[in-house]
Amino acid sequence: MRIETVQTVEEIRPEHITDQTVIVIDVLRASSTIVAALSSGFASVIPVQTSEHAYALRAPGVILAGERYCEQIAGFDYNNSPTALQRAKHTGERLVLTTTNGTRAIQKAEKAADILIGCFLNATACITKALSQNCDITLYCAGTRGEFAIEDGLAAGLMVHIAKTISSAVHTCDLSELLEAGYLRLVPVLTERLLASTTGKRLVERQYTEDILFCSQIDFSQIVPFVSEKRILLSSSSYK
Ligand SMILES: O=C(O)[C@H](CS(=O)(=O)O)OP(=O)(O)O
Repeated sequence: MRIETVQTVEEIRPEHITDQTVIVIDVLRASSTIVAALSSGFASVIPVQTSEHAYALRAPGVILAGERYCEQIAGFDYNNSPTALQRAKHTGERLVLTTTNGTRAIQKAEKAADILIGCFLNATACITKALSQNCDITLYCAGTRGEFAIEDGLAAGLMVHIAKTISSAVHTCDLSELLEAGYLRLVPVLTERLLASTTGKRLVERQYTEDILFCSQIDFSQIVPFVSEKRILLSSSSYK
């Protein structure tokens, strides 16, 4: 089984998607927000590209979350904030989510055999689930505004490392190897690296440090969000 890593939203090619299990990784913050929302009681997350599309979906039982330039969108209920959604108590509502990078990556991967949502919070559960699908795996890093994001690369490196521990049949591209080595080198200072990353600095400047601390927790959850008919639903991995 092959694992390949894609560095940014725009770099995905058809061969990364066709017959592949794609894990969309956007640590800061879309993937972490989706894990937090499904943990806190939302029945599903609906990723959309524009705030207009989100407004049009407003209805009873629908909550809107998202950001532009890291800030909450006017008229929305929440920012793209995992800690705000983690604290929120919801039972069965649908969350409509629009973000700069993460929700675009989910749309671009829509023709994959399977799409899973991964980050540090659910790394082991997510890669375990991906390996069980028996397809080659693409670790699709969303990055930030067209650039590689170190936090996504480190989460990809962690997943590569776990995959190799689980299966000796895993082989990877050179970038995946590099990211695994980077993860193993930087894991003792993971939170500091996230705070010092390009997106991390933007979020700290805007008083969202709490989100970064939350997103740097490894294996906080066993939830594995997956995409089905343009919605993101919840499944649990049984790796324990
Ligand atoms: O606000 C976020 O979490 C980021 C904004 S940025 O463009 O990366 O600065 O969006 P996301 O789509 O979650 O990466």
